[in-house]
Amino acid sequence: MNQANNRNIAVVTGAAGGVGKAYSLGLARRGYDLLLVGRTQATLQTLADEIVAATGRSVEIAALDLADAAQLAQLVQRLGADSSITLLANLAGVAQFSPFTQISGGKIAQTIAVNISAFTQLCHAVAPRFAAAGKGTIVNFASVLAFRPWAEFNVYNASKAYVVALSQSLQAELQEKGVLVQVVAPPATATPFWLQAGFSHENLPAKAVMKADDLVAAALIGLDKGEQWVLPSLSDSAVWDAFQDSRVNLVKGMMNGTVAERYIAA
Ligand SMILES: NC(=O)C1=CN([C@@H]2O[C@H](COP(=O)(O)OP(=O)(O)OC[C@H]3O[C@@H](n4cnc5c(N)ncnc54)[C@H](OP(=O)(O)O)[C@@H]3O)[C@@H](O)[C@H]2O)C=CC1
Ligand SMILES: CC(=O)[C@H](N)C(=O)O
Repeated sequence: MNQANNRNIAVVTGAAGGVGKAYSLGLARRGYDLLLVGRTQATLQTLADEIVAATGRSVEIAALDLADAAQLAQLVQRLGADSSITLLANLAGVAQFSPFTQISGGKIAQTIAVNISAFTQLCHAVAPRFAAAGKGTIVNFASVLAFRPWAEFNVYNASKAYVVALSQSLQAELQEKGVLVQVVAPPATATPFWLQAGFSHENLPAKAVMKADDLVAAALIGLDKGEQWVLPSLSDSAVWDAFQDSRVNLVKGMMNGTVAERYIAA
């Protein structure tokens, strides 16, 4: 497929997850054809069939493990070569709720492989093509935990802080080239995420937990608006503006080439 076909394909990783299903359907309703990525062929196929029945869009599936370098490379190759792909949504994510002293090395590696390495390579696969075309959208699901870590989510917190930091860099580089890099930062949301992380969201106050459909509806409105930052549960957007301003002021205060007085030997 190429642009001459006038198709717009959205690639969604984590498509069969608690957020990904409704998010993928929402993209199809917005006119995208889809490439759904996940590990389980049957689950992806069922979702694809449902979306085709509901929207009539064309839906492909790619059953692969993003933590497997060879399987990831196949997807990277497709993303770099297929000019019909105009949107990448990075929803795949894993976590382990565990003290850092007890988390297994395997779980650390898996979290870094999916949430950081695969995420980075997928962004890197589309960014040059989108920049050259002067259009394209990258949607990156971070988390509220990127801004204020929750101790037992240690490695996951850090991985989502990475998502925010890389996305901010890409926004700075790609905005003027016509590419939207959007960060969605959900609060705790009721999905199977918690089960795989080993902590039940039912242990949280019910009012702190968002419904997946509400999150997806908000995220898609943020996409329609072309926002760089989508904070679905934050009512007062001035809080976000103040947070961003404080980061700028912090760095302004630090970039002066001098030693602060409290660090000068008496
Ligand atoms: N739920 C929450 O409380 C919050 C979630 N988020 C973030 O939102 C995004 C979506 O979360 P949510 O839908 O709730 O999570 P889910 O656990 O429901 O879905 C995550 C998806 O990631 C996919 N995935 C995990 N590992 C791999 C892998 N190695 N290769 C391919 N796919 C993989 C899974 O695919 P498979 O179908 O193969 O298992 C699954 O569909 C994530 O990035 C998450 O970190 C952010 C804040 C809060
Ligand atoms: C906000 C949460 O607590 C959630 N676990 C997440 O960030 O994925």
